[in-house]
Amino acid sequence: MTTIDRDVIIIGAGASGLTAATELKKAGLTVAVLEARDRVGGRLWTDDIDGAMLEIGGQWVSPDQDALKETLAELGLKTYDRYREGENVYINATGELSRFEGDIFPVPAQTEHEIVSLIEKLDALVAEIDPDRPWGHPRAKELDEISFSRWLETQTDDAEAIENIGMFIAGAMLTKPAHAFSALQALLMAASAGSFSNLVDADFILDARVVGGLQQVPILLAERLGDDVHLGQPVRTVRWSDAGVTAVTDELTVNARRVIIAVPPILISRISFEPPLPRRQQQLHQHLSMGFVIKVHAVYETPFWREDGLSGTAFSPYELVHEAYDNTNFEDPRGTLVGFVSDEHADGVFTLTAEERKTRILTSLSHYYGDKALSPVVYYESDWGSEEWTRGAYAASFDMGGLARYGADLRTPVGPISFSCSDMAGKGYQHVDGAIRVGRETAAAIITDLKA
Ligand SMILES: Cc1cc2nc3c(=O)[nH]c(=O)nc-3n(C[C@H](O)[C@H](O)[C@H](O)COP(=O)(O)OP(=O)(O)OC[C@H]3O[C@@H](n4cnc5c(N)ncnc54)[C@H](O)[C@@H]3O)c2cc1C
Repeated sequence: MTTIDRDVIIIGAGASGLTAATELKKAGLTVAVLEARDRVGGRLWTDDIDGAMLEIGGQWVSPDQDALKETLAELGLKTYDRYREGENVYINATGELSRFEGDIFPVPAQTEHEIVSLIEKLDALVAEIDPDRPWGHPRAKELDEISFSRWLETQTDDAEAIENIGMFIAGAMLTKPAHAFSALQALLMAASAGSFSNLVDADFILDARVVGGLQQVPILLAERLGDDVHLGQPVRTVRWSDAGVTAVTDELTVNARRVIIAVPPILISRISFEPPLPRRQQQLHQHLSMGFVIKVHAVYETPFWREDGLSGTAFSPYELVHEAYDNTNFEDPRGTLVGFVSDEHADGVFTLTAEERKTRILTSLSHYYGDKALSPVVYYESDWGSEEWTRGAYAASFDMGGLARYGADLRTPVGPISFSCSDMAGKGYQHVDGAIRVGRETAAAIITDLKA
């Protein structure tokens, strides 16, 4: 067992932990980043699968994500636009396919009216929500006691409008069924992206990708931190008092003045705290859970859908793959589609054999793009639910009533212990932008304290 002394320990080498470590080091403090995996990046992971470069975790950058864009610029990383020329496709409840342009799906006029009206209502409510303090809204408790699906049912009885609006937050963002989280949690999700309209606008929320993959952010941050990043070091125990803190892995003991726990909140309880965290933290961490989504990549010899005048963007709340996009890599002659199978649908297909699952998923893609979609040259399904150090995707959200009850204390430091993660962000919540923002804020508060 090696023992080292530092000013600040950072547990977790995801975007949030590495950002915090970078800021602390810039301020002249010494750091040790302890990462459980044998790689950095956490939920950012670019890998070569059968000769195709695939982004298995987070990848898209949207125009409002200033913190992420600043980091990309500092690291000299370039972005490129998601391919979006041509028509999008939508499949309705009876399996009928229509092509469309713009944001609103081709639905009957009355349903379109209901969808537009729901978007307006949600935009108005979201405008009242401070993403850093959703619990501060005068109706926070009431909005946290009603599920998002029930709230939608109180606004309209148009089932197709409910399914479509629900999908944008449920399947597409929180990756939980719309009955499993509150209206307040849905409003936070939208407020974190600026408005509900932004979430509905795929051209906004899924605007650009990074040449070479978004995992380069943590890789380059870690390269600059050099020997301060220790891989393969799951932190088992944190001993703390007002005098300081010690983090213990199987090989290392690190003594420091402060520690930042930069792991998804559902993994905090994997660490033994001596003494235990206060009652409030022990309780609140039990009210968060990860969503669950399978990110599917299918690579083809050519982006054949483009020849057919399709953008690759496809939606249907009635399909196994509820949304799919052209995900072709920068200057790659091959074409890649990315699709998502969310929450209960993901549970369902994981009861099948791998071959059956692949057939079901490719069949769903073929409903959007035709039979050519059935024969990719490379096929890959992410399985973040099986990853010990993540346990779901994309991120964590509160159960019913949890946000109003506990949200304000999610990031409250405990003695020398601070918390940092995208899942605790206001603006940029559940996104890399939020991970960076919280990492910066957490580091700034510690720098102020330690330099005082
Ligand atoms: C499939 C998928 C698609 C996504 N798409 C997008 C997208 O397009 N755009 C976007 O902005 N975001 C996206 N996200 C979300 C984004 O990837 C995350 O919000 C962000 O990367 C989280 O960063 P983080 O540092 O907060 O947490 P993480 O990346 O989870 O980092 C936490 C780190 O802590 C480590 N750790 C955990 N426990 C311990 C322990 N006890 N000891 C030591 N280390 C530990 C983990 O191994 C991990 O490396 C996506 C996520 C997934 C999974």
